[in-house]
Amino acid sequence: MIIILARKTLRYLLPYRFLFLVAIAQVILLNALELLKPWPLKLIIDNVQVGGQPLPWEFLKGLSREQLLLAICIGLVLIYLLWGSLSLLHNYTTISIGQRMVNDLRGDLYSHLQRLSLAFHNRQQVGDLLYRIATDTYAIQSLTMNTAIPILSAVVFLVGMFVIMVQLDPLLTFLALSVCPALFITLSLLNRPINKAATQSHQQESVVYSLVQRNISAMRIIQAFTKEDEEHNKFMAASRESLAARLRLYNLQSLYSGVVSLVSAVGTALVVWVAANQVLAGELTVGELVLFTSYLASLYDPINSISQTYGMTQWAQVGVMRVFEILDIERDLPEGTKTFPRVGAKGEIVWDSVSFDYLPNQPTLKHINLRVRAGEKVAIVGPTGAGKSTLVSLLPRFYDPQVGRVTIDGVDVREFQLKSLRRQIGMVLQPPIVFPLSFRENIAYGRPDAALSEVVSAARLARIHDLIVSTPEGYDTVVGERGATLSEGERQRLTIARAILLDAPILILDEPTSSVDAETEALIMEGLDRLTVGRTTLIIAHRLSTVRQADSIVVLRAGQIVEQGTFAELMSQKSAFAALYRTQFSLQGEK
Ligand SMILES: Nc1ncnc2c1ncn2[C@@H]1O[C@H](COP(=O)(O)OP(=O)(O)OP(=O)(O)O)[C@@H](O)[C@H]1O
Repeated sequence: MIIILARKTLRYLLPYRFLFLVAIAQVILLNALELLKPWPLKLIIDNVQVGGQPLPWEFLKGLSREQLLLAICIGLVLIYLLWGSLSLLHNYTTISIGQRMVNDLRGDLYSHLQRLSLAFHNRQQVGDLLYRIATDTYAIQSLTMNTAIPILSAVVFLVGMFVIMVQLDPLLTFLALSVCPALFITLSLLNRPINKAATQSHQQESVVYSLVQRNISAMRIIQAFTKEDEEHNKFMAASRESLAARLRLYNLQSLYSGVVSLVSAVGTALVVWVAANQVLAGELTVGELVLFTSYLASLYDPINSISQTYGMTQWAQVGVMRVFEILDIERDLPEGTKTFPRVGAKGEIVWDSVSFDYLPNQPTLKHINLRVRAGEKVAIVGPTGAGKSTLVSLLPRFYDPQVGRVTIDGVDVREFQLKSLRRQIGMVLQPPIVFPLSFRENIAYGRPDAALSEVVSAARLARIHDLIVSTPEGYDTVVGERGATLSEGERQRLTIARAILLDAPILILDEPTSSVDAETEALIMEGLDRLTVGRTTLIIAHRLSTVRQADSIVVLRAGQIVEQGTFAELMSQKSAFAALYRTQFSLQGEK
């Protein structure tokens, strides 16, 4: 598991391998300077003070005591100066590698999410996905730059120090290192609970995200039902859970650091005691004792930092796992290779023995056989939940049927490239989705290269042009800003303009059922009528006039086609449609 995760993470590091090598070189240099830091003090104590040993280096031999002291102090400043500048550079290098990795991972995740089917998105909580993109992706930076590099640095430092210490006094070195087994036992004991706490912390945080996302998008309902206090309580409960999970993680990390500090203190006391005795016995110089104790303080630092980064590693590991979990989901809509000719599809559509279910053993569509000729206008009617939206969703492959096939011009839609397939289908769906972009960008969403004149003529046909030019910046006004807040009917007309501009040979229309006023509805219907001329059109029909005008009417009930025919044919018999007509459409008819 860890190995697979490491391999996947390394794939994101690969493009920055040269920069990473530079970072490693910086780590080695930084630690060499770190190891040099206590030496000036040792030299002053052992060699500069009265009665001290002469320095072993030739070029320093001619210097007076004062000059030597000055030289050592300059050396000290230089070591710190170099160390400081290199540290800055090193931070910059690691942060820039980490951020680029986050950027790449985010890009991949976002692009992958956009290609996963609606079946996947229906199952997912939006807030959870947001959390994975916005927060979990940072884990790859934590995992590589904020944990791997410090651990590498600690290891380099420990090895360097070991080499120097062992030459000065092997016994003391082994005493100092004797704490390591105790530390590793602590590490392995706390491994599992820290990992569990890290996972829970991520999960609870994403629950909070999901709750916020759901409630903000349902604010109108919450306010209408005055549920603010109740929703606030739910939010606080989720937030408290998240806080508790985070605190559990911090507690475990603190416990771990505490144990490390205790073990370190015992080790230090042991070493100082033995070393002081050696100085008294004349076996060790005072300068060496100083060097040893300052190394000793630094020896526990890297071990401490390994332990502290350990908690973070667990947290980051879970984050990265959550990102790869999504990236590993196979695209459930494998693409075909065929494309439509440049002039577009002819538009003959067939549902050939199609059955479909959203959930296993709960069929939504059963044995659908339906043929729609090119250029035909078909109204799909039926009680709510009959499967009307599902039936048309199979055409642009929002879902694929489990049984049977849907064809356009005789070819299974699964054989086409998705882009080419969806370019053939204009859709005006409910509710109308409008982006916070300019009017022009909204209308040209499917054809961003369209000329302004084309956008304007689509807007005129959809009867939205007058409204657009009355806004402060006309077609450049951003929808939702400065007086460009749109009503439901206006949004609908904007989406009709979008479909007109796309100029696709097949149309899927979900008629508005929301209570737009009669005048707006007439305008919308006029826009739709213009749109449907000469195109194969599937209309989920709610209006009597649409049903009447359709070339053919398909009556769907409980996922099955129960009747099909023209309005006159269906009305002439004692049909299900006649019953539906009486309940659903009669009121409109009487108007
Ligand atoms: N994403 C989904 N996951 C599970 N079940 C779903 C999903 N979407 C729809 N359904 C179920 O499938 C059935 C058919 O739904 P569909 O939206 O196709 O009906 P409809 O005829 O268009 O209804 P309406 O007229 O109310 O829009 C319903 O029982 C619905 O609950």
